[in-house]
Amino acid sequence: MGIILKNGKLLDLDTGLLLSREIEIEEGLVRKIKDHIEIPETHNLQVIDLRGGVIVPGFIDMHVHLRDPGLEYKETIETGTKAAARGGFTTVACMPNTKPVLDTPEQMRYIYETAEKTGFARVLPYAAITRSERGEELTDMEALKKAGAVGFTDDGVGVQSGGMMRSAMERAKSLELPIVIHAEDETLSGKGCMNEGEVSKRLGLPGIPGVAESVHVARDVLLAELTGAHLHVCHISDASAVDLVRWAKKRGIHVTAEVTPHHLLLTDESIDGTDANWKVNPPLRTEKDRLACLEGLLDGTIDMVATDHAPHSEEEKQRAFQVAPFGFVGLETAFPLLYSELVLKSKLISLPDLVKKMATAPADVFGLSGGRLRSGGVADLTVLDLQQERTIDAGEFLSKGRNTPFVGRKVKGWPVLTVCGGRITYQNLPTA
Ligand SMILES: NC(=O)N[C@@H](CC(=O)O)C(=O)O
Ligand SMILES: [Zn+2]
Ligand SMILES: [Zn+2]
Repeated sequence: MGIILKNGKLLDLDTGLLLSREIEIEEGLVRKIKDHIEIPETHNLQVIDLRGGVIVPGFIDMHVHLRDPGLEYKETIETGTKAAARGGFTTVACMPNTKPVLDTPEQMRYIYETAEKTGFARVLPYAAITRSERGEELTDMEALKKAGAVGFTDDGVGVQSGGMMRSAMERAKSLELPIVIHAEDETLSGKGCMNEGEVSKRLGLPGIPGVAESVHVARDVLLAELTGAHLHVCHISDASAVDLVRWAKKRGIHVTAEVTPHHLLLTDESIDGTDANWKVNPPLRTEKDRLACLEGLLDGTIDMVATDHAPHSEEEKQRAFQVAPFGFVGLETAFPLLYSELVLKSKLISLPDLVKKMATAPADVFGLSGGRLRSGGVADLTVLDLQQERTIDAGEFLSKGRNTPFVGRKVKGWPVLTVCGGRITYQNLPTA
């Protein structure tokens, strides 16, 4: 059955104008975008009244942990993609640090098949760079590409050996897939549990210095220059790392980067060392780092926003700060948080630019469908209620994870309808 969306405002990403447009969706594609679509007397169409909701391309998150297989108590492909749909996302790229690590074509097929059966979003799996993410032996990258890998990453840990990274980039280059890095030199991060600095000293907690991240970014942009590979930097959080990416781009090195909502909005100043819902890797850093990330996002050094949605169980997050696992959930709060804080409050970014950072840029950087709305294109879209203001309540999450430091924040701009490939994957339109 086709869908017709009425009474919506289509956001023009070039001009920022909100256009009164009706959209017809059929067989997974946008068929028509017109001022008015005539509905025949006898029809087999679902007509949805958007009540002034703002229509944007479905968001694309290139960094989520779906925890499936092996860690289903934290999340499954079903619950993680339901959370994605609730957050307005139509595509998510999932990380291979599952149990076991995704390092074979069979496991790749498991993700695609399970997502096909139970998913509420398009799921693009990353494959590991090294077997079991142990940093010792490369995976069969060619076979993994054939099985549908969207890129290679050992996210969760850094690839410690520069020689190993060089070999990985050489192969990735020949396969024309990106190397996606979790930049962390373990000899520098050690047993740290938060950013190293004044706050960690005051709290007496072991720190992770920013340089643990930036030395890997420095090494890997140079290796990308040497090999010609596409390097994508995950969850950038350190000011020097942002400078290095800016330098590398200027030099013509093929490097792209993402930043999370939490690194754009929070700092270590808010950590009291008791609540592990504030523990994440890379850690929340200083105001200087946060401002550098914002500046990088605004000047194009940082290409896109990604949530690094990293669900953990409540029991795990109730452990002491030093021993609890790192990670925040992010899918269900990313847009309202960034819209409220950066578009409405600080007015640093416009609504169309935020949508580009969350949809168009990831599609362009990774060569994906979606990211913009046009007739004939895939029907991946999100409708936002920019007036709706609600307090973030982890109890409402569709994710199994409740671990976010943003609970209790009052934010505006909630997704009310998500359509993925012509199928309604989330709907919470206000009733008449
Ligand atoms: N970001 C995190 O704090 N945790 C991630 C791992 C990662 O993204 O590095 C996880 O898998 O839990
Ligand atoms: Zn990581
Ligand atoms: Zn991650």
